[in-house]
Formats: sequence, structure tokens, C-alpha cells
Amino acid sequence: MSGKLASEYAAWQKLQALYDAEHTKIVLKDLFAQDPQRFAKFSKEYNSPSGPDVTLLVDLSKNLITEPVLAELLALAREARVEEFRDKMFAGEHINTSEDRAVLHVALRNFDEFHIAEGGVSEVSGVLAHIKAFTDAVRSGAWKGYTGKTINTIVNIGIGGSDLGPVMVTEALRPYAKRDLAAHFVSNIDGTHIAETLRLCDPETTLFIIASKTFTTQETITNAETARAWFLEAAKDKAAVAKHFVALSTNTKAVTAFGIDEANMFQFWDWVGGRYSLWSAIGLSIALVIGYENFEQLLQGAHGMDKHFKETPLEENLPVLMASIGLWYNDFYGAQTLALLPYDQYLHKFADYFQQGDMESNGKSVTKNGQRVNYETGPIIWGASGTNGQHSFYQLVHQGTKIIPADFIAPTTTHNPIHNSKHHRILLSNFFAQPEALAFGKTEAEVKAELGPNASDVLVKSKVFAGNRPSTSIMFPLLTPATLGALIALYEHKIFVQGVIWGINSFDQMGVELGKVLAKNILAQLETPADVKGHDSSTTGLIHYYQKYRKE
Ligand SMILES: O=P(O)(O)OC[C@H]1O[C@@H](O)[C@H](O)[C@@H](O)[C@@H]1O
Repeated sequence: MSGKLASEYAAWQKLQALYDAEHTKIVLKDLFAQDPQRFAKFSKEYNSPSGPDVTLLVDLSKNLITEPVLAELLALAREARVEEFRDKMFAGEHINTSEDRAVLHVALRNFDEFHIAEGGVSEVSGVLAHIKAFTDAVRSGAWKGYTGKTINTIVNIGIGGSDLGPVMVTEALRPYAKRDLAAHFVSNIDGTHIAETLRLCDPETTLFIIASKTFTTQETITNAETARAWFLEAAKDKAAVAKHFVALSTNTKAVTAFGIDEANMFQFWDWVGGRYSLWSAIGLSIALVIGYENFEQLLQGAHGMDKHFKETPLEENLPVLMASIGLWYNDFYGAQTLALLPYDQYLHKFADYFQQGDMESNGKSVTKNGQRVNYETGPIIWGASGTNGQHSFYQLVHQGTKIIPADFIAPTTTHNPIHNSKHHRILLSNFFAQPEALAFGKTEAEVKAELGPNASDVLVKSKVFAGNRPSTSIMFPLLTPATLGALIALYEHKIFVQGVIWGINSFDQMGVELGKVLAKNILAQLETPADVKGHDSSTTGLIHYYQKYRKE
């Protein structure tokens, strides 16, 4: 990152000029008609350069790009020194400048290929061995609860990055799950979350995983204390806690103060960002559910994508291409959002996961040098899986006034080929049809031809689809652990590239702090109306209403 704002780069200005002069001429229908090679030109096949076989087809051809636009977007990435910053990340330089930390989730899945000098990196394989030994013991039944029974339920207590990754991945890889091991995830401070979960648990056979990088997060510690109290009501012996509580954290002192044996603590390091931590000890619940070997496949799949990102020229580099195209919409077309639309029920938490991954990373408005940006940064991420969205919000995507770039994601083969894959064929016909409809729409002439001469003008107009709505389609053979690893890493690096171009720090999260501080202050005032001080009239009124009607 230079001292410049992204908008000061020569390539940015050229892109603005290109947009101003050309964007009305970038019409997908015409571009496809003019160039029979468009799909061949703008789709890329990824084959993992190392580790287990992973292939992905990333079709970028239904995006509002031409060769000159793409070339200029890549020139922007070069001018912003994306390659240099990528190499700094892989080398362990402290690119998280505000916290003076390295950013090394890639070291968690490195399998000894890149040389990284940073404290803790050499300990990664030891923690993986700890995860393996522990998961093998729990899954085989060798690990016993305080009454000698085997564990049949795990409860991961964590929030944000200590929850969303494990939730998303265990859902995505359910076909690989040990079906007689129930897994629950408690995140919300709302007592309902832990209360409803504990109703499903037996203290004799439940293992609690307290997942918190800092081990100070109010929600997690409060939920963990509630779980421990519930457990001790049955076990009555504090020594039994060691058999039912483990911790995933960087904070040994707080973990042992909570009463968890250091031997039952799975370590990670400050260079692992919360939203990039599923590859670390935070992935313990994943390893428990799918087994260590599958967990390692997930890591290997991500490592393959790391290698691709690190070694592939920008023109063929998938994270760079996806980042560049996303930036084109975000900063030149004025798109506010990116929809993640997996046509795979197992990926139903994918958008939730990348809401944190992308929005907490790139939801910034000040550069690393402290300058206020004069352009848009991170997009709003949202989405839903399968055809559900079609019966809900796609109306707006097709005919609304906003431009909504969307990523469609689907496997060619399903894990559940019921009725000779009939369901999957119907699902995929929708996966193919939606981007087609978005891109090519339906003209007034086509609608008239369909409705006949007596159709009213109003009806005709309401059935017109303007088209030219952009999308990327990603396909792969089957959602395996390695494929999922590659897919997640693809998006992680996309986020990285955009952050570098915008000149922001994608690896801190100062924006979540203010609300935490205010809540702490308010918590101390909730008992007595007279204590409610220092707020605006709205906040005061809301707290007074609570105080009037609460029942405890
Ligand atoms: O793992 P911890 O320390 O409990 O933190 C959980 C989450 O806490 C939030 O405050 C952070 O914004 C997230 O990035 C983080 O993932």
C-alpha cells in the first residue's frame, strides 16, 4: 500500500474514464453475440496445484467486463502492489498494522511449503497432533465422561469467528459427519440459546468446547459459566470439569482461571484473525464431527488455493480476478451488495459465514495511513441457498432498481442422489437458468410475442426483464472437504486483494468495540431508573420502558 488513496491511482482514473465512456455499451447480450469465445475467454478452471485433487470452474463471462476493462482492473491491482502485499502476508510481515500483527491463517494449512518466520508457526503441527489425538479419543469412545460413559454430544460455545466457521463447515460437510455425535453451537448471549441447547444435552455424555481467541468475550464467558454451573449441578465434583470442558484460545491465563486444565487447552496465536480461525484450534468441533483426516483434507484444499494465489500471474489468479470484478461493481457501478447464492443445501450457512469474513474485514472507511477514503469499500454480503431465494428476494434481483452482483455456486454431483438425482437435476436447472435470465432478460418484443396482441401495455411492461444483471458461476464436482477448503480460501483471498487495493486494514475490527463499551456502561445502570444517566432521550426512554415492564 502506497500513501495514495485508491482513487489516485492512474489505473483507477482510467477505469473511471472507461466506465463513463463504455458502460452503456457493456451489454451482455451483445457481448455474447459478438464473441462466440466469450465463455472460453472469461471462464477459468482451477486444478489444485498441490494436495488432494480439487477442480473448480469459475465462469466470469456473465460479468459486465470486456478485455480492456479487465486489463485495467489488473493494472489497478498491480499499481496497488497486490503482489507485494500478498508476498508480505505469506512471509509473516506485520501487515495488520494497527495491531502490529502478522496475518497468517495460511500458516495453519501450510504443510511445510512456504517458509514463514513468526513465533508460533513451528507449533502448528503440534497443535494439529493434539487435535488429532483428542478427536480420535472422543470419536472412538476412548475419552470417557465423569461416569464412564462415552461422549455423544458436543457443544461449541463461541461467537463471531469462534462460531461461524465451525457452524458453516460442519453443516457443509455433514455427509462426512459422525452421525451418532450430535453437535450444537451456542453463540448468542440471549439465554434462550444456551437454555434450549442444554435441554438437548445429558451432562454425563456432553463435551463443552469453549472457543474464544481472547477468552474475554462477554457472551462466550457468560454462556460457558452457565454451562459449567448446569454441568456441576449434575456432576457435583469440580474435578469432573476436566473431562467435559476444553478450551480453544490464545489466552492460557484466562483459560486456567476458568478452571480448564491446561492439558485440555488447544492453543493458537495472535496472528490468526478470528474470522480466519476455522483452520486453527477453533476448528476442533469440525474435526470432532468429520474426523481428523477430513479436517486435514479441508486444510489441504485451502493450501492448494493459497499456492494458486501466491504463484499464479494476476491474469489467471482467481482471487484477484474475483476481487477486481467485485471492485468494478462496487466502485464504478455503485453496487452496494454481493449476493452469495449456493445451490447446495449443505452450504446454507455460506453467506452467513462470509458476512463476517468480508464485512468485518473490509467494512472500513479510513486507510492504513489514516486517510478517509473517497470511494466505497467492502460490499454488504447476503444470500441464501438453493431455490429458496428464488421464491423470496429474486424478484428484486431480476426487476428491482438496484444492481446486485451475485455469485452462484453449485456441485455437479449431489451427496443425496435420491430418485436418480431427480432433485439435483431440478436444482441445477434453476442454477443454470437464473444467471441466464439475469444476464439476458426478456425484451418487450418477446413479451408481446408471448402474450399476443390483446395484452395490455401495462402487463407487457411488467413482464419485461431488462437483463444485463451480472453474475459469476462457480461449479465443482462434489462438495468434499478439500473442495470446501479451496472455496473458502478463494473468498478469503478475494477479500484480501480488495482490502489492499482500497488501502485499508482488512485484519482489525475496531468498529465492533463502541457498542461493547456502551453496553457495559448500560448494564451497570439497568437496576435502578435513577442510575440511567448520560444518554440521549431515546435511549433513556427505552431503558425506562424496560425497567417498568421487566419481570425477573
Ligand atoms: O474468539 P473471541 O476472542 O471470543 O472473539 C469472538 C469475536 O469477537 C468479536 O468482537 C470480534 O469482532 C470477532 O472478530 C471475533 O471473532
